[in-house]
Amino acid sequence: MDESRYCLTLACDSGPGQIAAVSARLAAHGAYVESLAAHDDAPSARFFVRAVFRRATPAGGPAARRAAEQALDEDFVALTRGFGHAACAVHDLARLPRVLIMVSKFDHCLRELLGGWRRGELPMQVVAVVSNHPDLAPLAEAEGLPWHHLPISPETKPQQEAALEALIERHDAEYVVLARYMQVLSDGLTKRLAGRVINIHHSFLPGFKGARPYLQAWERGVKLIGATAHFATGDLDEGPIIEQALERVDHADSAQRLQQVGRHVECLVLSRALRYVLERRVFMNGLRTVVLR
Ligand SMILES: Nc1nc2c(c(=O)[nH]1)N[C@@H](CN(C=O)c1ccc(C(=O)N[C@@H](CCC(=O)O)C(=O)O)cc1)CN2
Repeated sequence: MDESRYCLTLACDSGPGQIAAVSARLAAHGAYVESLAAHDDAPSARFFVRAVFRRATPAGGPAARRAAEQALDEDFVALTRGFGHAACAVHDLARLPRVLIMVSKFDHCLRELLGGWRRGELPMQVVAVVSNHPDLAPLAEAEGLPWHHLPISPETKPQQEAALEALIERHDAEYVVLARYMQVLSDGLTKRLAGRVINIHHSFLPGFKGARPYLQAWERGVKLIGATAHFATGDLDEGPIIEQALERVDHADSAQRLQQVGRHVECLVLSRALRYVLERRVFMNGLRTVVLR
């Protein structure tokens, strides 16, 4: 019997009986629950649930399967509407999230994401690569991916961002990954794309914000350097953190060596953070995140 796998995500105000209600409805739909994780965040009185379940695939091909996904989604949205400020969704895990990757001149994060995608470690559809420089076009073209060069200057930023937003629409991208894209997105754009833009910052935030954290770190004489993946907001380098990691350095390491070490940490952190997002494990909670791993 052919089966379909789904992921249910729920964020709502804390209250009694929510897990019981969700699991009873899953049973009513003939679902077999493979995993269930939940977190009750007492300081914010918010509750977060992620359930992966499988069920017999309906006959009738892709359209029937999509209809089944939508019916499940609508039913659980209706079930949880009374939970208080509820955000609930059911995703067919075979329908991979559509991701648009942005880059400037550094290629290490783009190569890491494309490698993870090709190896099947990052369950996504890469719909396009966008850059404010022409340099990395060959990387995208080698993968047969649409490439868009959108140069930018302080004078042309509004038009460039309008073109970017049109591309996100055209490619129906659910997520935008800033894979060392070195331009600050406007407050308006990040608000319209809230929770959908993932940035890799090349330091262990909140330390060393801005465009040149490795030089700052070297000047400070740090013994550990890191990287931070976070949702981008209008406040530069202030968005909710998804993942971080560190690596040891020492007095003998030049600023250039810190950058070399840092590249590996950036790749690890961004690919891990993106995988968590693609697997629907990440929930925004104010200026913080809940990651159900
Ligand atoms: N709205 C946001 N946009 C972006 C963020 C973010 O957190 N919110 N992060 C950056 C990436 N980044 C650090 O991680 C970063 C990139 C660029 C700069 C910066 O000062 N850029 C200069 C231009 C630099 C250049 O042209 O090379 C600028 O924009 O004037 C700071 C931090 C991606 N976007």
